[in-house]
Amino acid sequence: MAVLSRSRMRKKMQRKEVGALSRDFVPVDGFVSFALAKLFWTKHFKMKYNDEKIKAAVRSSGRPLSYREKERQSMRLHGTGRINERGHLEIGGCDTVELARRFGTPLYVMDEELIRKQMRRYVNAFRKTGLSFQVAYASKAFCTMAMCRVAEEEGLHLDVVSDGELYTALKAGFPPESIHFHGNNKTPFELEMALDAGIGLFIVDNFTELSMLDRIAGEKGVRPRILLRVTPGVEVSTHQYIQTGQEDSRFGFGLSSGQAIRAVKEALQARHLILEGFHCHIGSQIFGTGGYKLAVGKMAALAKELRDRFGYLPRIFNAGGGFGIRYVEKDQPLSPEEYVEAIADAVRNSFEGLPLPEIWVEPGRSIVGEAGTTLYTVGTVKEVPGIRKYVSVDGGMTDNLRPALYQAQYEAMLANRALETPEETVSIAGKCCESGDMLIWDLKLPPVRTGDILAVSCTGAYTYSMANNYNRNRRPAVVFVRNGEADLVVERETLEDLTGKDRIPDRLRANPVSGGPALKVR
Ligand SMILES: Cc1ncc(COP(=O)(O)O)c(C=O)c1O
Ligand SMILES: N[C@@H](CCCC[NH3+])C(=O)O
Repeated sequence: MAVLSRSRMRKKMQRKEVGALSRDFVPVDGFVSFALAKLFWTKHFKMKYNDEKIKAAVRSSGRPLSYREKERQSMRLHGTGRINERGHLEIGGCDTVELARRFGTPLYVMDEELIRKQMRRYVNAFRKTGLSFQVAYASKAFCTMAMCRVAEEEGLHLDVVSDGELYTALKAGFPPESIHFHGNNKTPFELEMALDAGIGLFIVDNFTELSMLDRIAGEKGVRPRILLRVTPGVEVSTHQYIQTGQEDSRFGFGLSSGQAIRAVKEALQARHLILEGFHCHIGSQIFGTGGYKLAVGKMAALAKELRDRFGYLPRIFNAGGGFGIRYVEKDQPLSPEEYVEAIADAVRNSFEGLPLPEIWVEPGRSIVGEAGTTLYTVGTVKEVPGIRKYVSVDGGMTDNLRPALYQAQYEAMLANRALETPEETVSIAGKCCESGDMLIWDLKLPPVRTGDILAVSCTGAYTYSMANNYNRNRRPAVVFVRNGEADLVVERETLEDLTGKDRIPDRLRANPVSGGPALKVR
């Protein structure tokens, strides 16, 4: 529950920061609002989120830190992150300055222990509910073969959304029967590939796909299991680009328009499909449980209507993902346990009178987000006198598109001088020819010098997976760190990789064709 004064709440709603139904906001007046907010801050926020992370900061064996310093560092240290005796950031027992030297920068460093811990938290939280469940990792957040191996080892299912993700999973040896295929525009090629592989389940998004899948499955003589993706008409408070549950959404069958009911009818009539139930995903980076509860309620109402009209009972209800994480101090997500408990309670209450369906979830960000740290080398440091100091790093929107796309905010520290006092405010710029390629505005750091290693925290989700080659920059390497060992799981692209798929038509060939200077390719 959050507390807002009436005037702030009104302003937020006008700015559309607060979807009316998305979070448990309680409007109160003046002084009461201040007092309650303070109480809430101290009891809930500080205790819940800082304690564990402050402990990590305290574990640092450098000089003793003040409470403020510990708190500040707690925002940048996650999982096994600590500051070692050399005053360097260490993750998974590996000195990040050494990692930068060994693998080059930019470099994505993934804390494998934290990834596994997050996966287990979801599974254990569901076990406690006593309900039947399934946790799938939404691989769009971060998809590599090593990551698929970790998900399988932890007993999770995998959600894929393209032939590329499916191929990665299959090549990594992920069991096809534990793969769920998502997407609003699956191509015939993708459907065939998935059917040939024998994947476990399709989440069907629209009527075109429903009939196409039925037809292709018939041609192949198979009968895949499906869920129907339903758009519940729930608008959550998150960036507009990552809301998906509102009525005007390009994902799923609309509930209020009657499309969802029609889709169930068609799916039940389809000769080559097995309808297992419904799915809904209301958005991403969601901090409250109000939206989930509302969506569950609507799904249960749909289930009751279908029972009454067609005698149909869903066996599975997939509540999607979207559970938020704490990128910066102002973010106040709940824990995986709290999200799971809220969804399980809502299902128990709303499905009363119906057989309880299996509950599935598919978190992505909350499994890998905090486990990732991106290391950069500081290049130019430029002062616009009296206005701002720009610190440029050797990556940017090519390895992390989120600030440019969603105005996403991040915390960062100097990995090589982690215990020095931040005393100047700088802005971190990427290296692309775009004014919008700014990773962080107004960040407090110790005086920054060329050659410093900047560590941006919480970059495990939607960074590597959204990386691109703009300005013909190379995509960075990814390492998994654990127990003092660093394993390269994705190599850095080479210059040769950048031109590897280029072809020069004969009429454009340079003269002489095989001449020219010797080029460095690394
Ligand atoms: C259908 C679906 N499921 C799961 C996810 C994972 O979301 P998140 O990474 O926010 O948990 C997404 C992405 O938002 C999605 O579109
Ligand atoms: N790419 C988004 C999340 C996409 C969610 C996919 N449905 C992000 O970085 O926040």
